[in-house]
This record gives sequence, structure tokens and C-alpha cells, in this order.
Amino acid sequence: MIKTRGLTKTFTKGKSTVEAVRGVDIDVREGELVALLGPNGAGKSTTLRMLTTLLAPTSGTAHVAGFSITDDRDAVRRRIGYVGQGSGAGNNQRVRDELVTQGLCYGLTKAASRERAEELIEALDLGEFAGRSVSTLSGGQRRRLDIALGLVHRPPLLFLDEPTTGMDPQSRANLWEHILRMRRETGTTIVLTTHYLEEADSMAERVVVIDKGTVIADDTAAALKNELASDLVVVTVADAYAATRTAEVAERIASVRDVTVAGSSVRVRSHRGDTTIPELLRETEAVGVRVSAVELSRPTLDDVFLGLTGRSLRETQTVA
Ligand SMILES: Nc1ncnc2c1ncn2[C@@H]1O[C@H](COP(=O)(O)OP(=O)(O)OP(=O)(O)O)[C@@H](O)[C@H]1O
Repeated sequence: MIKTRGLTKTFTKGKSTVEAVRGVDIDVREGELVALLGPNGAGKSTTLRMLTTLLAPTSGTAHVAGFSITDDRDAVRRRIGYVGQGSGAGNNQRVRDELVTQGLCYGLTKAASRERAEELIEALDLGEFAGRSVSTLSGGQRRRLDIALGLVHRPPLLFLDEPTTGMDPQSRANLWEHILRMRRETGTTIVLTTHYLEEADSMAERVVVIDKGTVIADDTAAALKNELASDLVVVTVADAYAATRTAEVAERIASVRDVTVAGSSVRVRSHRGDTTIPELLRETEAVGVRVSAVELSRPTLDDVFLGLTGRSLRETQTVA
């Protein structure tokens, strides 16, 4: 559905140049739900704007829904839906009329536009406020309308640029429910950008991590966490001496990657925390060390980003 090779975008203004995207290769298969994740200014939106033909690349190639983004812009545009960061909806029209107008813009007849509007009102649960003016909608309701507007022409591929930024957790969960239901029913391929690590982790089938204009990792969230980050096992013992003995034992366990001692605690990084714990308990008992507590933490996508870049994604974010 999407194939990019060496895609770049450099913005030049006077003497200053910004290399926003520096050679991005992305492949997305039909029906996939892929999240582009990265800190502010990483180049996610610029990549999305190139893929949606809103911005011409400086170099490289990209095929979207079977067509080149530079040679067949109109063909690409007919096959994609794009929901940008701002709301695409006007303020004074009523929700139903907004959808009908969008259908007419895409060349549907009046009757077909009305029919499509009703389908989308049903699909995105807009019925309750379909007769209200857009300006009266809440942020979450408005975002649902934006997505409906992006789907009017039945695109097989939908781009969502930060669909949930700024929403409270309940509205985010509700919007996701609607996105996933729509996807189940239509099989639409979805590519989105997000700041929310948990969202990329739990919703996307694949996470493409972008930093400084390049793709630095691309896999399922589970595989990224497994390969690029470690489980953390924190073992508490009686005193610093027992902690040193525990660390010595831990270092001999095959699944352990790294061990640090802090007072009477030992922090053990392992790529299999679940099997490290019983082994560690057996070995500490064998050398006469009593363990008073053990805590296992699974890695997050932030640990993946930290491992790749030495920076935390959370700290670099300024989410609106
Ligand atoms: N029109 C433009 N002119 C000059 N520089 C730009 C332009 N658009 C984007 N940039 C710069 O390109 C870089 C990438 O920006 P982009 O908006 O793609 O990042 P992003 O990953 O989407 O960030 P965010 O998460 O904050 O939306 C940034 O340094 C940004 O300032």
C-alpha cells in the first residue's frame, strides 16, 4: 500500500536549511495499522504530508496506493483520506450538511452524498449530534467528524496526523473504539502519527520510530521491546554486603544483561525477567542471601527509544 525509498525533505529559507526528513524507507501492507512515533520535530508530519502529496519531496521515491506521489498526485489523492492536525470542518454548518458537502466536493451526486453521510454518521456514532452545528461539538466529537470527513470517498488508505493529541484519556479511548470498529468493518489501511507511547504500543500493529528525520526502528511493539529494551528486576536484600553478593550471583545468569547495586537494592536488566527471577532466587539462597522483595517491570516503548538514542521520548515531548 505504501513503499518509500530514500525519501527526503529539506526546507530552505534564506540562508537557513532544515533537513526535516533524511532518507526514509517505509513499507506498509494493505490492511495494516502503522504508527509513526517520534519526538517533536522528528519529521513525522513532514513525512505524512509528502505521502499525502501535500508537500513535494526533495529527493527519493514513494508509491502510495499504487501510484507515485510525484508523477500521479491526483490518482494518489483519490485513494487516500487525510485527517490533519487541525480540524477540517467549518464551524457554522451542521454536522450532516458538512458531510454531504464533502461528498459533493468529491463528485458524488446529491443522493449519493446524503446516503454516504448517513453511513458515516452511523459508523462513527455521530447520530446524536448530526443536526447540530459543528461549533457546538466537543473536541472528541469534532475529531470523529474529521475522521468521517476523511472517509467520505471510501479511501482504502487513511492517514491520521495526531488524531488524539490534547484529548482526555476517556475521549481518546472512545475515539480509538470508533477507529478500530470502522477498520474492522471496512479493512481500511491506517497510518497515523502519535505522541502517545501507550497508544502506539497498544493500538498499532507496527511501530515506525522516527528520530531526526530517519527511521531508527520498525517492528511490532512487542518485538521492539524484546530486542531493544530489557526487563528490569529490582531485588531488595538486607544490606549493602548482601546486595554485592546478589550482584555477583546475578552476573553469572545467562539471561542477565546488566547489574547495578544501589544500597541494599540490586537492579538487574534481563531479556527474560520472568525466568531470571526464579534462577536468581535459587542462586541467592544457595549463597545464604535472603531476598526480602522482588519487583519486575516490563519495558515500554520509551525504554526502546532511550536504548536507541540515549534520550527519553517522554522528556522531549511537549504535547498540546
Ligand atoms: N514549512 C517548514 N519550513 C521550515 N521548516 C519546517 C517546515 N515544516 C517543518 N519544518 C521543520 O522540519 C522538522 C520536522 O518537522 P515535523 O513537523 O515533520 O516534525 P514532527 O515529527 O511531526 O513533530 P511534531 O511531533 O512536533 O508534530 C522540524 O525541525 C520543523 O521545524
